[in-house]
Amino acid sequence: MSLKIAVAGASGRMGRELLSAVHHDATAQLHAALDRAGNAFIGQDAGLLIGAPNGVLIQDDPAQALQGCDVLIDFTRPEATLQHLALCRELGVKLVIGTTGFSTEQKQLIRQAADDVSIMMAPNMSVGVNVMLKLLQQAALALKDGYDIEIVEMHHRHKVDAPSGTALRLGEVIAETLGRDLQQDAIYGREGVTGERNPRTIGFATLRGGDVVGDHTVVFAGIGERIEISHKASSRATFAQGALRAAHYLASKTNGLYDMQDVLSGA
Ligand SMILES: NC(=O)C1=CN([C@@H]2O[C@H](COP(=O)(O)OP(=O)(O)OC[C@H]3O[C@@H](n4cnc5c(N)ncnc54)[C@H](OP(=O)(O)O)[C@@H]3O)[C@@H](O)[C@H]2O)C=CC1
Ligand SMILES: O=C(O)C1=N[C@H](C(=O)O)C[C@H](O)C1
Repeated sequence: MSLKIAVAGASGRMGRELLSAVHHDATAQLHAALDRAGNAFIGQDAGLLIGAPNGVLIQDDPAQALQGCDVLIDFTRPEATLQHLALCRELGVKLVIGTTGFSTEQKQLIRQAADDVSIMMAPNMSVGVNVMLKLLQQAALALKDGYDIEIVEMHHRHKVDAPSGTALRLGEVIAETLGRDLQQDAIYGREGVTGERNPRTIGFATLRGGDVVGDHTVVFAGIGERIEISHKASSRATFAQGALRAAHYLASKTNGLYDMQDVLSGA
């Protein structure tokens, strides 16, 4: 039986990639396409956005869209995702969250909702970044003394949150591995007379411009050498494929909060 998928933020950059991924998946079907009231595409055939009309109209009523749906895939903004989350919890619809930029309190709400419904949340659904997270654990342990850690990310000019969700996750994984606390040890910008670098810190640098899909580099800088571990996304299709894989993964789960590592390991 094919998985009934709703896509939130259907006309967005990721929304369109998701429509295309679902269209090409013989084991899934587009159940509904959502965007917010006032969006220029409301009432249009969602398939037109990918050149393949399918009769599913883009609508602005999440409660209606989610009736009878198996999984909602949501790449929007935190406030929209949280509205959808409440409805998914009420209606028993599983949820794949790709949205980034949540506050600590908002993440807590997502954790609570996972008591009742299954949720997969990851700031980056590419296979490559999830391999990078594993490599970083190994590198951080080997380079824990004498190497300064800096995380550099670059994204397109339209991105609204900084640092990227991925950069923050890279930092969290390194901090957890080294027994550091990102809340205390992160430095999100430097200007003026900063003093010498504190070796415990994990620095972040954010670049924005053009059409960059998503570049992340972690630098381990020592004396006489440095190691850089990089991932560069050249197409959003990689994120959409990951989200679709996650939607299928959730099909057998009744509740709980999962991440992309769970999906990739099939646990
Ligand atoms: N986890 C991952 O692998 C990835 C995560 N992302 C994240 O996904 C999110 C979306 O990225 P992207 O597609 O580039 O963004 P876009 O701005 O292109 O798309 C966002 C979509 O969500 C809609 N939207 C925005 N605000 C609301 C709201 N309050 N209620 C309902 N709908 C809303 C927008 O509608 P409108 O146009 O009317 O504003 C638009 O359709 C970001 O947080 C980004 O960081 C992106 C790529 C990969
Ligand atoms: O907004 C984007 O485009 C992306 N956002 C995600 C993030 O914040 O990490 C993932 C990806 O890099 C693209």
